[in-house]
Amino acid sequence: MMEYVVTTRELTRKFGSFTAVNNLSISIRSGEIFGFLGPNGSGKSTTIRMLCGILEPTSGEGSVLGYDISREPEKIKQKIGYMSQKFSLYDDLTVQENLEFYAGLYSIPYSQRKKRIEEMLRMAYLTGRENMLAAHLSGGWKQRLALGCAIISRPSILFLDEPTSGISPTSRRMFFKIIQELAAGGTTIMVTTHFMDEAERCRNIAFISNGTLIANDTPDSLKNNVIKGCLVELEVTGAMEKISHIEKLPWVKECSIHGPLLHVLLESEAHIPELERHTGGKSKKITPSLEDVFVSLARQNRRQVS
Ligand SMILES: Nc1ncnc2c1ncn2[C@@H]1O[C@H](COP(=O)(O)OP(=O)(O)OP(=O)(O)O)[C@@H](O)[C@H]1O
Repeated sequence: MMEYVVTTRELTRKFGSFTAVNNLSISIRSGEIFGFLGPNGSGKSTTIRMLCGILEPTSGEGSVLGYDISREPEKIKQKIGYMSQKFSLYDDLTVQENLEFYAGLYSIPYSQRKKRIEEMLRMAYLTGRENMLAAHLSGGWKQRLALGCAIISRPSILFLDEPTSGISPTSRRMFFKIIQELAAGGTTIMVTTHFMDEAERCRNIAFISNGTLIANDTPDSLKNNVIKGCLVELEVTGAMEKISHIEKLPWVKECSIHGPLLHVLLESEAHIPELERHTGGKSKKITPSLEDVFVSLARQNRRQVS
């Protein structure tokens, strides 16, 4: 088995003088769920489009399933599954007809189509809905049908660009469960998401900001190694208004709001009593969540850029 199914080296894409993806080097192992995270406009879709052979890189290299993304994009397109934010289903076709259309598009032999479509219906929890028009499906169902269409050719690698944006939490969980089942069956998955619960379920995560890779590790390593200092949860009245005051304290590195509480990054645990004295709040030391990690990474990057 090939160890890495995706590798990029200093992959770069410019639009005019604007650099959307900047010297990106990543590797994705066979069978892993690789989470690709970053703020809006940070270059995730542009990267995925280059990996799928849809967009030519300006410079740098990349390979997918052993094919070169610049020289062999057509081979890549035949071998992968890709579902973008704007997936195309035919609203005036039924669930079954949409799947038949994609089975034809991928030239799946007639003898296999019936079985393959049934498999996709089962995977997407759409059995029994075959005759519904796609237009009448709810958001979550549409997304699952789009996934079925994207993987009807059973690709060994699947690129998902924000597949769960705009659907209900229940549908999101259901969709991600399907992703996990596909990965357990050996499919490699690169997925962009803004949801931390989904990021937690990835084997590896790359975080980009302004087109530049700023972290790439397992969720656990990111939680344990990125944040330097002592993170505390602070319960205080008027939390929002107190942020700017707290940020100015010399031993505070960062402060952000999390629901009704503040997360304050202190230089060390020794400053906890001082924090409580200054704010009149109650605090307790916590282990950073992935959200803390990404808030911190995005801030560090903003500081470096400005
Ligand atoms: N065809 C294009 N021409 C010019 N600029 C582009 C083009 N495609 C993308 N960009 C710019 O490149 C940057 C990165 O866009 P991209 O869509 O890759 O970001 P993203 O991380 O996927 O964002 P989001 O999370 O909002 O989908 C953005 O500033 C975008 O405006």
